[in-house]
Amino acid sequence: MDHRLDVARRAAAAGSGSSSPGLGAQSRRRKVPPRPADFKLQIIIIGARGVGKTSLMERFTDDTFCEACKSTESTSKSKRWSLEGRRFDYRYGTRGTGALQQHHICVLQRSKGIIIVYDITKQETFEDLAKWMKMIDKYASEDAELLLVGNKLDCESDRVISKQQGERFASRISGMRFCESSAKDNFNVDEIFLKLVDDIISKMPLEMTNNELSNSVLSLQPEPDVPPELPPPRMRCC
Ligand SMILES: Nc1nc2c(ncn2[C@@H]2O[C@H](COP(=O)(O)OP(=O)(O)OP(=O)(O)O)[C@@H](O)[C@H]2O)c(=O)[nH]1
Repeated sequence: MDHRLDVARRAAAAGSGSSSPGLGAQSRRRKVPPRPADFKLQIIIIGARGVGKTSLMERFTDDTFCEACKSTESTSKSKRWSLEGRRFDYRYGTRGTGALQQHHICVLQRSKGIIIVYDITKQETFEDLAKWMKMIDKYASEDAELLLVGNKLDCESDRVISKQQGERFASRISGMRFCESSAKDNFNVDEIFLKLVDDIISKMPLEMTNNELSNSVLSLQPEPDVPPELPPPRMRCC
């Protein structure tokens, strides 16, 4: 395993399970606020309704799973961990669809990592990928790391999208990685997030990691379940 990923995983396991970093018993006694994070990276998760975007994030941040959750309207979480001596804040929030379409496009434009999720038991969520890719082509940075995730691997008996189909889809897109996961069984969830961040960081020029990224945060922003209507390109970003 990649050394940095291993470090990140151990750090995450050791102290970052809370959705509210700094609220544990130990930090309540603390007089000074925790040191700010060192990195600012935006990552988004996109995919059709009900594929498990929120579940994957909740598994990663809180190690929880909600069996019968409602469609996400609005929520936010965060997770903190250290990697090679640098501190990271993972933050994410979900918003209702519709009203924030421009916001979503801005997030897409700023994102250094994009996780595209489908449900291995639902054909239409796989077919939706083409629409999401169109949006990525149009708005995302060319440097953004792409990761395709086939979720709900625990539902193997209901599978309609084979692993090979997922692999084939990813192999047609330059630089796109692929994996399958289960938010329910906590399979490959940490790997999704930590490997993506590791890939992003390993591509960064050294001077950027040392200077431009100081005092900032890494945020994780899930996206709406329906690809928004595409507004004219090059709209000014928020
Ligand atoms: N069996 C199984 N169910 C899952 C898994 N991940 C999510 N689910 C279920 O799928 C449903 C939808 O999960 P969400 O995490 O809300 O999906 P979402 O993509 O955020 O959905 P929207 O907010 O509607 O876009 C919930 O009932 C989850 O319990 C998984 O890995 N396995």
